[in-house]
Amino acid sequence: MQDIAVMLARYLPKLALPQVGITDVIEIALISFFVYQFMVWIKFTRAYTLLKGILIVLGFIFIAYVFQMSTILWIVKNLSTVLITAVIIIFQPELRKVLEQLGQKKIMSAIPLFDTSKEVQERFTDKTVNELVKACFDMGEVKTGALIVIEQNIRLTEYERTGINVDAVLTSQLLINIFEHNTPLHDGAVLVRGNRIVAATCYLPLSDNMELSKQLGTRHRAGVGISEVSDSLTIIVSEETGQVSVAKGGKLSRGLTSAQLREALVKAQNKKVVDNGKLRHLLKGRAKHEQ
Ligand SMILES: Nc1ncnc2c1ncn2[C@@H]1O[C@H](COP(=O)(O)OP(=O)(O)OP(=O)(O)O)[C@@H](O)[C@H]1O
Repeated sequence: MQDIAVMLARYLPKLALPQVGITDVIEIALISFFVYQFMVWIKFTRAYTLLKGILIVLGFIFIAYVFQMSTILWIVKNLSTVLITAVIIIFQPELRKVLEQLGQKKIMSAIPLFDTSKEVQERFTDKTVNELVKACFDMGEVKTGALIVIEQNIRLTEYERTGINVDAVLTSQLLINIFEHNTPLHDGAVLVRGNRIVAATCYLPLSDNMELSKQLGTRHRAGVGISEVSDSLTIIVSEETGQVSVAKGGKLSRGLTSAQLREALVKAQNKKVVDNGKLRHLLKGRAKHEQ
């Protein structure tokens, strides 16, 4: 018993935890946040399968290390730079997507420099909302497929370029006409900016979200795809079922009623502008004062 007490007295001070400061806590929280986000993100992408492959290779390297297989270790050592570059190239689309999503997160808008919320005005009128709702449900009734991307803060110029310029005031008749079967503009997506249809036949990036129902085809995948890489709101009318769905922030809401679609559009319309750019307001006030 006494021996144990002596041993504890000798070793306990050595086991004492190092001093943990506030910076260490913040550091741990940040690392946990990024690791968690990384794991959630990777689980729903194609990268998950690739990651499993990489883990198997790492397992083999570990075994080679344990048994000191010098030739394998030499090859790994000499190829490591090439392997890292290869991984970056393989994951390039996913890395790009994750950085774009990070840029859209509210964390960035918490920093006054990146806060653009104050400058946003009503994006489109009530008339445009009515025309969109009418067109989508009219098309749904007769099972005409449609894909309509409504631009918000992030400019979709690179996707606009893939289509044919329209630049016309948005009306339900025009939308129905564009998506009419066997017409030159019916394929691909229509891009809406404000109250205007800017382009038709646009090609959108396809989502590689494995969670999406296998019944859904490329129209829905393209709708979700553009909502993953931008803050746009996309309306999808199914040619098969006539159902109206909405994709936003990588999530698909299926089988919407006209009231639900209107609600989503009113949200995107951004009528009530909340001025949270307090710092900018303060600075402006001071500048006026100083004049
Ligand atoms: N990458 C893309 N960008 C824009 N539009 C696309 C893209 N891929 C497919 N489409 C559109 O989707 C149509 C094909 O839809 P498909 O039948 O595969 O989709 P779906 O999701 O099953 O929808 P539906 O329920 O309407 O059949 C194409 O004719 C084209 O208009």
